[in-house]
Amino acid sequence: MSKLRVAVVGAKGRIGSEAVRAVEAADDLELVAALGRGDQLETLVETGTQVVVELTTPASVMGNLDFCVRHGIHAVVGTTGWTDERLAQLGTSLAASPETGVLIAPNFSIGAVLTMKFAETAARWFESVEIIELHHPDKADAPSGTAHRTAQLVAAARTDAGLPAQPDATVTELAGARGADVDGVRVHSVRLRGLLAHQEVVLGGEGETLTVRHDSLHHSSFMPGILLGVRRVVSAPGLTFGLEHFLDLS
Ligand SMILES: NC(=O)C1=CN([C@@H]2O[C@H](COP(=O)(O)OP(=O)(O)OC[C@H]3O[C@@H](n4cnc5c(N)ncnc54)[C@H](O)[C@@H]3O)[C@@H](O)[C@H]2O)C=CC1
Ligand SMILES: O=C(O)C1=N[C@H](C(=O)O)C[C@H](O)C1
Repeated sequence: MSKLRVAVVGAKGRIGSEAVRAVEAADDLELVAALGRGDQLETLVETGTQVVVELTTPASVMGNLDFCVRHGIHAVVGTTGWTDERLAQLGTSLAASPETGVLIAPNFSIGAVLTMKFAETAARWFESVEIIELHHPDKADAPSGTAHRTAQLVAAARTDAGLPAQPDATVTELAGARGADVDGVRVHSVRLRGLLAHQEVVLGGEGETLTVRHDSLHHSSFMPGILLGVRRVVSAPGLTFGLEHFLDLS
């Protein structure tokens, strides 16, 4: 069977360089291009790339995806910074190329995806919930894409369950002390040398708390999810948001 032709865009970055090694090591995949900032996207067409792994920056991702979709190249995207407007824009380009698949995963680590799922499941049973994400200090965005998505899922579960707004008697606040507000869920971002990517979802009810925590200790934690995404996206036309859709979670 012929190997799937894969390119990594953002190949010199922290996760991109790990993805290059992971694709090279996979028997069923062939790394046909590894592009960094300033490299020509036309290389993707010239090398017959079937799937791009996009791991760059929020400023670059839209242009890269526009090129991929216009050329019918599937994409597996880890880059953060997704807003409703950006998703709508991508949806428009995908509508003009209905065979093309794009997977956007806020987090490729299986443990992190499960953290989101567990938090979403628990949310309806607790009066309070806050999210603490902790990352290396070279990370450009806050809150993390994972924390942002987790907060959205938890908030939606609370709404579905008919829960009221969370209790919070804060009257005076030093700006930022209560974190960012994502759909009514507070998200706190820690940036600390020595860390990589970590998240705690702390839920509180009368007389009890539940903490769901995940730790990515090395960029290798994201590789099984990226490879799974590459293999699955070729038969998943349109936009898939979240790796959980490829994990057969109930
Ligand atoms: N979904 C997930 O599981 C994960 C997502 N990420 C996200 O991936 C992104 C990259 O993270 P890091 O590797 O830590 O950042 P990084 O700064 O180490 O790497 C980004 C790389 O992209 C390159 N780049 C920027 N624009 C480019 C362009 N137009 N074409 C080609 N290359 C370009 C930069 O030169 C740099 O080498 C971030 O948004 C981060 O949040 C990171 C880890 C896991
Ligand atoms: O920048 C990172 O490192 C990571 N980014 C993603 C995010 O913003 O959620 C995924 C993971 O947390 C690592």
